[in-house]
Amino acid sequence: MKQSLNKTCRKGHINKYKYTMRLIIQPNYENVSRWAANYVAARINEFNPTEEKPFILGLPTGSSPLGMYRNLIDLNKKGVVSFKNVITFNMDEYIGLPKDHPESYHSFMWNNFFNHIDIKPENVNILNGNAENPEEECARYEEKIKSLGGIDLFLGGIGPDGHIAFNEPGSALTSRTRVKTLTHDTIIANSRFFNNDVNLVPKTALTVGVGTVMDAKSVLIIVNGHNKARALRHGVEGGISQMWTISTLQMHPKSIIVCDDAATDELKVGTYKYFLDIEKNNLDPDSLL
Ligand SMILES: N[C@@H]1[C@@H](O)[C@H](O)[C@@H](COP(=O)(O)O)O[C@@H]1O
Repeated sequence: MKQSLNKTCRKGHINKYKYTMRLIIQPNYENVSRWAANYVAARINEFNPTEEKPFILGLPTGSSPLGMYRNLIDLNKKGVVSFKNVITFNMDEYIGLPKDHPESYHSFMWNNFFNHIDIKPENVNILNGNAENPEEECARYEEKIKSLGGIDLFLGGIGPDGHIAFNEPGSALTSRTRVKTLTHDTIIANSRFFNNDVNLVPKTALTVGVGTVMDAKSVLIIVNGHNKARALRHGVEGGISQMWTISTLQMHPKSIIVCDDAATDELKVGTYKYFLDIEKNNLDPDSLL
């Protein structure tokens, strides 16, 4: 274990990307997932967290990060990375869904990730969608993140309309953790997890704000599949806009989007070639570890 940690820390190349929004184009979802997992493991190991100085990790749900979680579980089992001194904060949670409902984000996180790694349950933070006072719950969450010194790395996915967490189009780019009404598009998109019945999808959620994500020291967003191509174009080539909340990443001092080839379908050929060229020495996901 010690040896692989040292090997990871040896890589000093991560810092040279400050004040650059990187776009990492990978051939397929499998490579995207491996790249993301290796990056997360490398960042945790580089930080060398202890009980007194834990690594603070922001986490998403959704189908996009599932492959990354599988790879991280594998790296954890192989002893390449440990989550013992990692504290997590999830991005969002539906309002009104019982915590143990199979589609609650609590269930998602425990079933797909936390139950399979060495994280301490008391280090897991997920918004309580059944809080008596949702606004107080949101304020408590923001306060807790702040008291720990902020999020070191926020991971995320995006919706087809370019939303990060549940920051739907029109969310203020300075928004903080709050109650959010979901758009009809998001309700339809997420109905695939609720027997394709839009009536079963909660209409509101608690979500960290765009500002909360932007405050993180670094951000990594996974974008895969052709249905995210329009959002990726707006995020990378468009101007910064509340209508595509992903575009705020352009203002972040240290952000990365890792995408598969299918998600680049709407990028200009020049944009596509530019990012492939600038990242050509770093394309192998295993080079991170
Ligand atoms: N709140 C979540 C987002 O955090 C996620 O990015 C999005 C996309 O999900 P998927 O990865 O399944 O496409 O779904 C939900 O709206």
